[in-house]
Amino acid sequence: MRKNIAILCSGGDVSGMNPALKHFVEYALKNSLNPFFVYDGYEGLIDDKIDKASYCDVAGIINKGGTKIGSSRSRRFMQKKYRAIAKQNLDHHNIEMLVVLGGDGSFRGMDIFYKEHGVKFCGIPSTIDNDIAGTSYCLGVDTSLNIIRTAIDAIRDTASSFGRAFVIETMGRECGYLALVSALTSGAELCLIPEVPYNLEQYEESFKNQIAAGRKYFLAIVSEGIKEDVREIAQWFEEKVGIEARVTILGHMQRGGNPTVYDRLMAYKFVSHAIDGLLNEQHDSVICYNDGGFTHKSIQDVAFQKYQLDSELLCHLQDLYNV
Ligand SMILES: Nc1ncnc2c1ncn2[C@@H]1O[C@H](COP(=O)(O)OP(=O)(O)OP(=O)(O)O)[C@@H](O)[C@H]1O
Ligand SMILES: O=P(O)(O)OC[C@H]1O[C@](O)(CO)[C@@H](O)[C@@H]1O
Repeated sequence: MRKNIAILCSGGDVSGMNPALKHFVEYALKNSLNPFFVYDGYEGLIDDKIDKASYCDVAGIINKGGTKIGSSRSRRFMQKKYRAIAKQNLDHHNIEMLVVLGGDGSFRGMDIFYKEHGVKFCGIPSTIDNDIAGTSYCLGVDTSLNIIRTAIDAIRDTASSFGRAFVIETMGRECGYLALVSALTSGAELCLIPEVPYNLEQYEESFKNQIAAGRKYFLAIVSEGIKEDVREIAQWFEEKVGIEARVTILGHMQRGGNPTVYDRLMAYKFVSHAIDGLLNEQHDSVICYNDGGFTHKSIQDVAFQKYQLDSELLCHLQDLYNV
């Protein structure tokens, strides 16, 4: 008898989830499995929003951001009694394997669910924050970085025309990855991230000298996880550096948009490895990507460790100020 397998999205949505859904349906059918969708993440597991999926459901979605089946953060799934209801719903559909697109919080939730009820699952790291230990890349990061790049390029146009400093805030929670990579690839003059302590005073003289030497504008990329408010950084530019300043908080635009080629391809590969793993005795794992290869890692190694920013990237941050 064909086995049933389901997929769901949990936590912040990312561009790349729809390509993953498309490949999930195709690859499941190719492996003689019946594909199911769980709508609205763990909320949908509890409310039995579970349906069979077919080729028709995934036609024309590969180029769409977000997720066709919805995502959520679920307070109820944190409670044992609701996880028991989720298990009953899966049993009702005869589903014994789950692919979960989400962040480390989602994987911790699934780990508990596996230990309580034995539902096999494979996590696919999916968060624009790129803050999951054990993998150098999370689905959706590339699209997000490209959206940020487009925004910063546009802000540069007005910054240079008007002779202003712009303080641009990126998402990322406690992780500075989005801000750091964006600063390096957009030619920003300042980058502030939670991982690296800073003292604005140390840039004052250099920035003033640069203005005296003809610099007309500054771009500062700041991660949302730093302690200071972005408006205070703008105020510092005005009061201490002596240049008019504006703030742009990029917000949720960083989570949407047409998935890049890289995210589409990675969605494809992640899903294939996830399903292969589930069919080959990987029952409680996350599929991770490092140095060009994929490996299944334990939840302990992924969701209970702190993500460390790549040391080479951090060296480049130092280079930003040593020119
Ligand atoms: N310890 C836990 N026990 C049970 N469920 C959990 C636990 N931690 C997280 N979850 C479930 O996982 C959901 C998603 O977690 P969270 O909001 O931390 O997002 P995430 O998966 O880390 O993604 P993102 O990086 O986008 O925030 C939670 O809303 C909750 O339903
Ligand atoms: O969409 P919400 O629930 O406001 O969450 C925003 C958070 O989610 C993320 O977009 C993804 O984890 C973070 O970068 C951001 O801090």
